Amino acid sequence: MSTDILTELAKTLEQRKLASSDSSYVASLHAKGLNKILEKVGEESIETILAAKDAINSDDKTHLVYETADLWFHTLVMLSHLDLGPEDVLNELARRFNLSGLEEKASRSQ
Ligand SMILES: N=c1c2ncn([C@@H]3O[C@H](COP(=O)(O)OP(=O)(O)OP(=O)(O)O)[C@@H](O)[C@H]3O)c2ncn1[C@@H]1O[C@H](COP(=O)(O)O)[C@@H](O)[C@H]1O
Repeated sequence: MSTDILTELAKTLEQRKLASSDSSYVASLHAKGLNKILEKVGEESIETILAAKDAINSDDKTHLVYETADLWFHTLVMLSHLDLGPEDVLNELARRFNLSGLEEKASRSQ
C-alpha cells in the first residue's frame, strides 16, 4: 500500500507535466518552473520543522503528519520536474540498508 501510492502518485505527477495548468495544481507548479517548486519545498520544510517542535509537547501528532505529507508531495513534484521519481530514492535507501547489513539482521530476528 505505502509504496503503491508513491508509484501511483508519481504516475499522476508525470501526466501533469503535459496537462493544462488551469485546473491542476501540479501542472501549474511545472509551468512556473523549478525555482517555484523549490520555494514550495523550502516552505513545507519549515512548516514541518515547526509542526515537529509543536508535536513534542502534544499527544496529537496529526498536524506533523499532515505537514510531512505536504513536504513529501512537493519533493515528489521536484523529482518529477527533473525526470526522477520515488523509485530512485527508494533504490538509494535500499542500497544503504543492504550495505549496512541491517536487512540480514532484521530477517534473522524474525
Ligand atoms: N497530494 C497532493 C497534494 N498535497 C498538497 N497539495 C497542494 O499543495 C498546496 C500546498 O499548500 P499551500 O498552503 O502552501 O498552498 P497554496 O497557498 O495553494 O500554494 P501557493 O500559492 O503558495 O503555491 C495546496 O494547494 C494543496 O492542495 C496537493 N496537491 C495535489 N496532490 C496530489 O496530486 C494529484 C494531482 O493534483 P492536481 O495537479 O491538482 O490535479 C492529486 O490527485 C493529489 O493526489
